[in-house]
Amino acid sequence: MITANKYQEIHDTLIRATELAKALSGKNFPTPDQNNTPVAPNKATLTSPKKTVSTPKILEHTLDQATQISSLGFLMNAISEAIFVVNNEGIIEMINQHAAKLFGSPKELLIGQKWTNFVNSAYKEEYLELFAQWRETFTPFNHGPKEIVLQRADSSLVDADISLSCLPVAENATPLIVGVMHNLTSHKEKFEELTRLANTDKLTGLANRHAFDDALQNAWDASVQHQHPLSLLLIDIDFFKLFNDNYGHINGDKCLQKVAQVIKSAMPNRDCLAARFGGEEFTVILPNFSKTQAQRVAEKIQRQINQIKFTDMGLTQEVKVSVSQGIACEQQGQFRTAMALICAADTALYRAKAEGRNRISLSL
Ligand SMILES: Nc1nc2c(ncn2[C@@H]2O[C@H](COP(=O)(O)OP(=O)(O)OP(=O)(O)O)[C@@H](O)[C@H]2O)c(=O)[nH]1
Repeated sequence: MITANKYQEIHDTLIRATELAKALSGKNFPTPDQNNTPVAPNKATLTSPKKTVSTPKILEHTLDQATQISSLGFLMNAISEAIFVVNNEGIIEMINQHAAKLFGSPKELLIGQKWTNFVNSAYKEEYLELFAQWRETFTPFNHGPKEIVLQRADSSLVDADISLSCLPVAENATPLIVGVMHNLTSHKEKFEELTRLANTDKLTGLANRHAFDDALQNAWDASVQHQHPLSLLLIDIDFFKLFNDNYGHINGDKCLQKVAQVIKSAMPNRDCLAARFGGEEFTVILPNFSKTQAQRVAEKIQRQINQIKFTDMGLTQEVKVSVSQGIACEQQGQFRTAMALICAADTALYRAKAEGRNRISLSL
């Protein structure tokens, strides 16, 4: 059943549509009496025969447009998408509740405002240009969907996507553009969380191998481009199989977490990345670090790992762990690829193992 409120809404939409059509055609056009209380259509009005009074052409156009606009207004209010309609100046002519909510202002206050007032400055220029071009040519266009940032009435920012499409209108009538928006806030949050999970090692919370591969390639490219040094550490826990065998796999996991925490807290700056390379092996990317500087970082890691205690896990004071480390540094074009740098650090690591473990070895 259509409620009185719904009739009021339809009535308001019709009045707005008529005013709009009048403004667009520049002709006088009778507006429905705004003081009339809207009433439900009765059977007689629904079935009454059509009047055959002929209508002047210009008024026909205006009537066509009024009908189109009133249908559009009706649709806009019924659809659960954020929709608004603007004229060629980008002035909001019609807007539904969902779009008003996204702009952060009541519908009534938004009518007559420029929609670009609610676009963050980083995106505004593009839309101002789009409308300026359109005013020159009036060639119909479809723009988007495109991700933008809206700046709401209270200045807060909202991630959204927006599509703009020209509405087909009668000849000689002022064209209109309809905008459809979606709030992307929750999608963005989920996407960011998924990206974080995809790049993180679940057990240790360090970057995983996938994130490491990407970061190393980026660091490699930057190093080659700017001719800066790039150092890489490979860190492997000594006799970890024995640790698992003696204290159990769960305690082995906790040991990996403790070692990871030490490596992470030893990172000298935000450009450096600590990652789990796989199993009981870790790696550290040190952009702009010479071999000597990288060695200092490795020594700090070595010392702190030797000091790790496992008494909180119910193990004795005597339980200790150590790591062997291999360092490779790209300084003057001695390595051809990032992979070659990893291989050199790996060779150095095996030398550290072979020479007795709990030590650091530098690539030649
Ligand atoms: N608890 C636990 N153990 C792991 C995990 N990943 C790998 N390991 C264990 O790490 C051990 C690695 O053993 P090895 O490769 O023989 O090396 P190691 O015993 O550390 O000896 P060296 O490296 O030669 O000093 C294996 O027993 C794996 O099961 C993990 O996620 N959790």
